[in-house]
Amino acid sequence: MAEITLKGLAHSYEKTPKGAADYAIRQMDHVWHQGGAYALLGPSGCGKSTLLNIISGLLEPSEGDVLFDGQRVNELPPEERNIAQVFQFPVIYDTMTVFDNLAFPLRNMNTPEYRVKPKVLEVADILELTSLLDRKAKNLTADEKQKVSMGRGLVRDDVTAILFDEPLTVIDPQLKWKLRRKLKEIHERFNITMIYVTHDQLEASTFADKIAVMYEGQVVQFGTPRELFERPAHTFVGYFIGSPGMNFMAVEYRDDQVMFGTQPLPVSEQMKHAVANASSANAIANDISYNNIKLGIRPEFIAIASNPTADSVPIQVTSVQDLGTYSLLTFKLNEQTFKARLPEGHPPVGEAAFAHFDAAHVALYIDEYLVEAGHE
Ligand SMILES: Nc1ncnc2c1ncn2[C@@H]1O[C@H](COP(=O)(O)OP(=O)(O)OP(=O)(O)O)[C@@H](O)[C@H]1O
Repeated sequence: MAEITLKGLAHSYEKTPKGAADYAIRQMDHVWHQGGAYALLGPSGCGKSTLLNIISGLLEPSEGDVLFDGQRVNELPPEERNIAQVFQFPVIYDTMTVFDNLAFPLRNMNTPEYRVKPKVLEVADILELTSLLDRKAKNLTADEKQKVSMGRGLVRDDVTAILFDEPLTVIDPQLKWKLRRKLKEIHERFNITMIYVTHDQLEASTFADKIAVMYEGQVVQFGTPRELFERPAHTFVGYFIGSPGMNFMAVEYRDDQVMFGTQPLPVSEQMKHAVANASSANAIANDISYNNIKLGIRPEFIAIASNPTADSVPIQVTSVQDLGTYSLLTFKLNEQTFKARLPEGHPPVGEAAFAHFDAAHVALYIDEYLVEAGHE
């Protein structure tokens, strides 16, 4: 059991990296606390597997340190880190029985047989593999093989953490949900740190208590699924989390108004003040690029009406899609496409309508990062 700390960590696959673009992992500090159920979520190529391989010891970072309970482990090989890693595809011995596959990590450490059997039976029971224990692994289905692969990660009592790298890719969709529940159950029972890599937000939020969202080699936010939804710290999180993601407007402060292109936006006084400040010479001196100011709003917080109000803007509705419990409305404002979620039973709207942005849910982003209006 251990706390895993990444300190000033960076990794480049290039021998002589020339700039940020040559780094698969850009300078980061991060702590995975003992016993946490974590997800590492991000799009393909953002550096998830690289980070996992650095933690397990399959890869040595080009810069920075990996610490287990405060001890530097950079040079420790995987087998001495006591970390179990479950990969996308099952890693098992086809010619061995399921029992022997599960027993392998224990026997490999010279665990006495009287201890091997109860542990294998316990793990087989959790993963519902008991009836298959005498079968040769090669005769199993892909799902069953992956369960054995997971089981091999779980049999050892001495593991510091279990790292899962998209472990349910080969699993039948119907079984996926069940296995995710199983993993959660196992986490609660054994109190092992688990880091689960995925590019699927649903998978991440059903498994993890806290999610690290990765983008271009950096963890841009580490928070609960709720925090990621309610206060995305980076525009990428807003866009990636949610269904569909957050809408963004590139704005500027002009003539005492917050302008989205030619459209003045009715925002709160506080937000107006914040955008004005970010656009000022003062802000430039503080190194804030006044060219990159965005307002973000989730589709859930845009109200659509057929008639104007004092704080609504005229829009052009392009489509309304009925999705059962809600409708997804697509509209154009200042030539840009937006999405709004309409609750069930919402009155029909025509092509020319009006959008109202709920001021409490409009967020300000400068250079892609969230700025709390009033704290800028
Ligand atoms: N062995 C390698 N040699 C050179 N570049 C690599 C190597 N492995 C990964 N990369 C590059 O490093 C970056 C991060 O890759 P990585 O596999 O860690 O991302 P990922 O988020 O796990 O993606 P995926 O979900 O597709 O597996 C990518 O640009 C990738 O092309």
